[in-house]
Formats: sequence, structure tokens, C-alpha cells
Amino acid sequence: MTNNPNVVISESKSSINMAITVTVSNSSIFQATAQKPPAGPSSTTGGGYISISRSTKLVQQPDGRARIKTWVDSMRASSPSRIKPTPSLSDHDHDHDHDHNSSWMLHHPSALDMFDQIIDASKGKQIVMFLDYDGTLSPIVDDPDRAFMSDAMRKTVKMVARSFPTAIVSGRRRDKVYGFVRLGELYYAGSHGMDIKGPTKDSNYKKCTQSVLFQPASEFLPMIDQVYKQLVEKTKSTPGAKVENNKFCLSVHYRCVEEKKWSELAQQVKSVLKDFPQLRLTQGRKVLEIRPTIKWDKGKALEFLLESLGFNNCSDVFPVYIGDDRTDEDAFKIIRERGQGFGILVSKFPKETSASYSLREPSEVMDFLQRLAEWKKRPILPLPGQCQM
Ligand SMILES: O=P(O)(O)OC[C@H]1O[C@H](O[C@H]2O[C@H](CO)[C@@H](O)[C@H](O)[C@H]2O)[C@H](O)[C@@H](O)[C@@H]1O
Repeated sequence: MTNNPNVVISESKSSINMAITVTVSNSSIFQATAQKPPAGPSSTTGGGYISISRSTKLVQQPDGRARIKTWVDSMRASSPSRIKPTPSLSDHDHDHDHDHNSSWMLHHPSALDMFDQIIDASKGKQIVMFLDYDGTLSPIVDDPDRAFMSDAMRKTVKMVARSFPTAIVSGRRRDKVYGFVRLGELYYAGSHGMDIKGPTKDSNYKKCTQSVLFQPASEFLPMIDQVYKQLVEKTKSTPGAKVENNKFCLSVHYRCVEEKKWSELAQQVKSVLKDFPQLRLTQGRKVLEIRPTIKWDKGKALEFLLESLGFNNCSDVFPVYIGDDRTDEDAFKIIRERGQGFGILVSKFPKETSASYSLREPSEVMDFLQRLAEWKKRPILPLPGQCQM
């Protein structure tokens, strides 16, 4: 962490579609920038995010209300976050949307439809499974404390973990996501990968004595607690707002906040964060996510776990990462850069993504995982003319 106020320490690896920079200084200022998405749907990346930098560079600023409006526009744009087709003035909007969806599906086909091709590509390689939690293993619900996973999904993940090393990679605090999943044989990377722990038992139900534990942001714990308390206090006047303490990061939920109150909430969050330039803000599904400005994300967690499993400089590893949100894009990008395995985006709508394939919702994730586990279990039949041992 640097103390030099002139150094910009907001260094999210996610590529930017739309960014709002909150420059934290005595006169905290907002700067909105819009960048064109990279060309070609198959190489596109995560959508808008808000970053907090420590830059002291002065920028021509709009007045306070305009600044908050920009932030609220960003909240709106990401809810749901999807690529908006170019507005059409003709009567053919429906066809246009349909064409747009079809073109996106061409570049990000269903992982269920492409199952055989995925399996072929993995032949002779060790599959390692990475699973996001909210919106991937459990459906999105209004109350974050009630995002339960179905028993059928738990059984499926358990089956998968019997066949392949499997990790849950979540924005939630690790103990909370473990409370939902309750499978000791998995790796868990909580707080957007900033809290990593290995299995507590192996898939034969034996207790593991040795287990990885990695917490790259532990020095931020007191600050996160302090900001949590301030945010709870500050936002309590906004009906529906909920602050969630994810241990090394925080979430401010606005799913249940009336849209006309979003600017009030943005103002409240901004007023707290202006005193904490070491924290940055990103945006998920109707949630503002606050975390330390360290160079660590779900992509780094994926690399760390592959290394812990002994697959670092290994050509025969095949990571498969399934996730639905912006923070998962960091992992999709790493997979693309490594040229190993695939990212699968869970979304009903076209979205900018570095994932190769798509699934529409958690029930399709379950189907995919079931097929994977069944494929692994099935006996390898001898080829015609081959003797059976
Ligand atoms: O990385 P994830 O496991 O996907 O965590 C991202 C955020 O997920 C949770 O919020 C989301 O799911 C909630 C329950 O369905 C929903 O109410 C909320 O609107 C979604 O944003 C979690 O509560 C957050 O802390 C995570 O940051």
C-alpha cells in the first residue's frame, strides 16, 4: 500500500466500459469517463465499475448534484448490466433485439449445447472447477441473508468435488458462504478471493490436517470494520439499504431501495468513503462493493489456487470457472490469457464478457455440473476390436 497521495492506486485489472473515478481529496470530486467497449463480442470484458483513486490531479468538475447523478446513472446502467443494442427508430426493435441476442449467443454459446466440445478440449487434462456463489449456485433474491442453495445443487456440487478439485469463489465472507454451501471437501475463496482456505476434509470424508490459508488484505481488517460501522449509521435513513460485512470487503445493497432514493444512498456512501482513499468501489448486481486497493481479485485467487494444487507451470490443467457477475470477469480474463480451460457466464441477457460460454441461470449450472460429474463417472468402454482386461 502506498502513502503517496500522488500515486493512483486504483488498479483494477478489469477492463473498463464505463468508469466513474472518485478522486478522494479534501474536496472530493467525481469524474465520469465513458470508453468504448473493445471490439468483437468474444473478446469483450466486464462492464461498468466505479473506482476510487488517490489522484490529486484536478479535473474540471460538474456541480455536486451532477456528480451524484453520474453515479446513479452507473448504478442504473448496471441493473441489470447488459449490453444495450443500438437504439433503433424503426418498427423492428424486436427483430433487432433478437438479432443482437443471436449474435451474442454465437460468440458465447450455451455450455450445455457445447458440452461434448468442452469435454473433448479437456481430454488428457485435469479439470479444476471454480464456482461463484450468488447468481451461479443460488438464485438472486432480495434478502442477501436468505440466498440459500438447494439440496439438489449441494448434492451436485458434492458429486463434482468427488471428481475434480473444486473451489467456491465468492464476494461473500468465507464463513458465510461456507454456511450456505456446507461442503468441507471444497476450497473456499471468500471476500472476492481475499480469504482463501483449503478443504477441511477430503472427498473420502477423512479430516484434512493441512490446509492452505491465504489472506492478502488482513491489514485492512480494522479499516473495513470502521467503514462498516460508519456505513450502517449513515445509510440507516435510506429505507431498504443494507450494508453487509464481508470481512475484507463490504457490500452496500440497493436492490430494495426505491430508485428515487439511489442518489441519496450514493451521497451517503460517498461521504463515508472520501476519508478512506485506500478503498475502492466496484459495482455488482444492485450492490456497491467496497474493497482494499490491493492488486488482488478473483483472477488472482484462481491463479493462487492452481498454484497451490501444483498446476502452476502445467500445460495439462483445464480450469473451468462459472460466474455471473462483474468480479468474475477478472477470473475469465486470466483463463483467456492462460489459454487453458474456459469461462462460463451465467446470464439471461447478452453482456460484455471474457467468458467463452454461457448458461442462463443456476438451474442450467446444475444441469451442466451433473453432466460433468456423470461423464467423469462413466466407465471407459473399450474401442471395437480392443481386448477387455
Ligand atoms: O461473488 P458472489 O458470490 O456472486 O457475491 C457477489 C455479491 O453477492 C451477494 O449479493 C447478490 O446476491 C444477493 C442474494 O441473491 C442479492 O440480494 C444482491 O442484490 C446481489 O448483489 C452478496 O450479498 C454480496 O455481498 C456479494 O458482494
